[in-house]
Formats: sequence, C-alpha cells, structure tokens
Amino acid sequence: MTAHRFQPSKPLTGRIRVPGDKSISHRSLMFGALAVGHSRISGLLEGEDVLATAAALRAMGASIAKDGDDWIVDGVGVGGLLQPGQALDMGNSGTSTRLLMGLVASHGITAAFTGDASLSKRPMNRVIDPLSTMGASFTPSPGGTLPLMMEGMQPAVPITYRLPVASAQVKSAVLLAGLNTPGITTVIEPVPTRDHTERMLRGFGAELTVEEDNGERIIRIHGPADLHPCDIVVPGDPSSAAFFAVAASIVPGSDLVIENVGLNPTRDGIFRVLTQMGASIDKLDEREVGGEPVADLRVRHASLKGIEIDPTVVPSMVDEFPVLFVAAAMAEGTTVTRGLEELRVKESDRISAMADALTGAGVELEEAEDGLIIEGSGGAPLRGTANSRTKTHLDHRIAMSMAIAGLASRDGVEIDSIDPIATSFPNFIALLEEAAA
Ligand SMILES: O=C(O)C1=C[C@@H](OP(=O)(O)O)[C@@H](O)[C@H](O)C1
Ligand SMILES: C=C(OP(=O)(O)O)C(=O)O
Repeated sequence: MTAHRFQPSKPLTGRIRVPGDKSISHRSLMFGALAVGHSRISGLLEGEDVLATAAALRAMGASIAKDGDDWIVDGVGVGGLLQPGQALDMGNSGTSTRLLMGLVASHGITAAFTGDASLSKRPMNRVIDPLSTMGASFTPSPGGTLPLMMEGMQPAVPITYRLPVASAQVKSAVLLAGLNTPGITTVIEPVPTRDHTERMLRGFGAELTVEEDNGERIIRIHGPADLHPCDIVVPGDPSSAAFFAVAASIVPGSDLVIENVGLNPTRDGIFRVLTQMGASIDKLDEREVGGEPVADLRVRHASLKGIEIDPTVVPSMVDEFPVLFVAAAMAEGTTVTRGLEELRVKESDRISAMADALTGAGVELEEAEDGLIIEGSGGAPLRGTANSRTKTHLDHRIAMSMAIAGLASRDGVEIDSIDPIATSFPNFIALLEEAAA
C-alpha cells in the first residue's frame, strides 16, 4: 500500500489527453480474440483490468501482442476458445470476470476464475443465473462469489432474458454467450445501459438487432456468429475524464482542455449533470472516433450549485458518482442523489466509502440506503479533521475522487493507497501534475 497526500492545487490549465476507454478496451480484445485473423487496436487502455482480460484470452488460445503503440490480436474464431491451463486471474476487474464468463458459457471448456479481495466479494449470481439457463454449470464460493469454477455447454441453449438489474455487464455476458449459441439469444433491457457491446459486435459483423419498445430495448443476437477482424480506435475514457472535469470545475482559476473524450449518450451523464450544477464545459471539435461520438472538453472553474439529481441519469454515469459527490461537496447548497443501490456492489461499497471519506474531509452529509445527501461548502476549501486518512478499500474510483477533493482542500487529503489507480488510469497522477504545473 502506497499512501499519498494530495495537496491543494494550482489552477489546472493546458491540454491533456486521458487514456482509452476501459469498457471499449476490454471488448476490443475479446471480440478480436473471437474473430478469425488479425485485428489492430489503437488507443487501448493499458490498465491492470484490461491486461487481466488480455492474459485470460491468451490463456484460452488468442494471440495478443503489442506493436509500437498499437495492439494486435489474432483470434481463434467464435467457438474456438481453448481450455485454459490455469485459473484465470481477474484481479480487480468485474467487467473482465462477467464478460469472460459469458464467453466461456457457450464453449465446451472448464475454467476457474479468481480475483483480489475486492472482486471476491462482488455478486456473480447476476450472471450465473442466466448463463445456467443457457446450460453452463457453476461451482461458486458461498454467496455466489469468486473463486469459482465453471463448465461451459456446447451447444448452449438460446434464451430470452429480461435484465433484473440495470447492468451492461450482465447484458453483455448473455449476448457474448449468445455468439456461440445456435439460434436467437434475446436480452430485454428495461433501462438502457452502455451499448458498446451492441455497437462493436455489429462492427465485427455479428447479426445483432436492437428494437426500442416503450423505452425498453430488445437486443437479439443470431448465433453462431462469424466475426471478422477489425481495426479499432479506442476513444478517451469519459469515466477518467470526469476526474479532471470536476477538478477544473472546483479549483479556482482553472481552464483545462481534455482532448478526445468519448461522449456516447449512454456514458456522458456526468457532463450533463455538472452542467446542470453550473459547470462551464464546452464541447470543441465534435467528431466520431471508432464509431463513438467524441469531443475535446474545455472546462473552466465555475461556482457550482447543489441540485437534486434525476435517478434516470444513473446508468449513464454509474461509475462517476464518487467524483460527483466531490463536486457536490464544493457546491453551494444541497445535492440529493437517489437510486444508487448498484454503487454498493462495485469495487467497494461506494456510498459508504465516500460517506466516510468525505466526512473525514470535513463535509456534512447524510447517508441513505440508495444515495447521499451532501451539504456543499459553497466553494470554500474542504477542511478535514486532523490525521484523517481516506480508506480506498481497493477501489480506484474512491482513490481518484478523494485525490481531487485534496486539490480543493485547505490542508490536503491523505489516501491510504494509490495502488488501485493503476487498474483503470495508470498515468492519473502524472497528468494531474502536468495540468497543475
Ligand atoms: O460493461 C461495462 O464495461 C461496465 C459496466 C458497469 O458495470 P455494471 O454492469 O455492473 O453496472 C460499470 O460499472 C463498469 O465499470 C463497466
Ligand atoms: C465498476 C468498475 O469496474 P468493474 O466492474 O469492471 O470492476 C469501475 O471501473 O468503476
């Protein structure tokens, strides 16, 4: 554990570029591994979570190698995954685990999945349930957690599955199992979640349709699919850009351009909510990169106002609430968030972890079962209790959010470990130093 104190910051200025989108990076490797032939990926996020996906796919027969700044994947074809010779170590990554379980489910192979202490507490029944209906069998640890063993079924049985929880990981697990399942596998999504799986599978040549019906999305995939290799350009991660958008909004004097930020409407909720709170965020040079809307974001310091956040925006910013809470702590007035029960089953319980961390940083708040109610400082620097230290609970987003709180504090904020940051944003501290130089 490497502790670190994030000190009050000078204004953030200049231009920075955040690393590639984590969700798209995982999927680029997985779909490349299932195409026959050579896919080239540029802008891949080289974070620990994505590298865990790469290692698992290599263990199942794909060849994945770096070529200059790009990555090359030589796939085995849908149905061609091999039985791994050792347990697949998923590290800290829920996305790797749940999506790869979907892939294994319709291959006639057995695999063991393991993970770190954080991942080993997270619920896997949400994917075990539908994948069992498709024919896979599972031996999980008590409570439906890792470590677990699973055996795929070949051929698997197509199902129609209505998502009981708004989760792109569960949706994707079922669709990926459907890739190698004869017939039509259907996922019904009552609330739209990030749609990278759908967009990208179509790009790789899968027969996938999306029908909208009364706000619900009905996604059908025809299996077995034939994927052809692709060249992919991964846009910058909006979830990573969010830390800098909040930082520039709350550190007086800031005027920062964050280049190449993915703005898929299923991901851009944080920028819409910050704008509602009074943030100054201009979209420059709007364009398309790798089939996704992208822009450079110019963010200037602004006086933020507390608001009540509409729960329907939650799926489009589910990972951004920890840093949104920091923005709320610096706003004038009260911010109310609701509908965040999913935050309790991420890398940590992000509602209680942020409630503790912000309380230590001197913020007044109230914790509800499904959200936080935060009294903002009206822009005054946060004044923590002496010797308070943020517990990150192996959660990168808690570490980075409280780092940003430190920039806007009077005496700095101490984080117990910056190590988890490498899972999603390895150059976070270097970019912060660059922007504040
Ligand atoms: O599909 C994905 O790439 C992800 C989906 C979300 O998880 P859930 O599906 O559990 O909401 C998100 O929190 C995670 O960081 C990435
Ligand atoms: C929840 C996250 O990731 P995962 O589920 O892949 O661990 C995240 O990155 O905030």
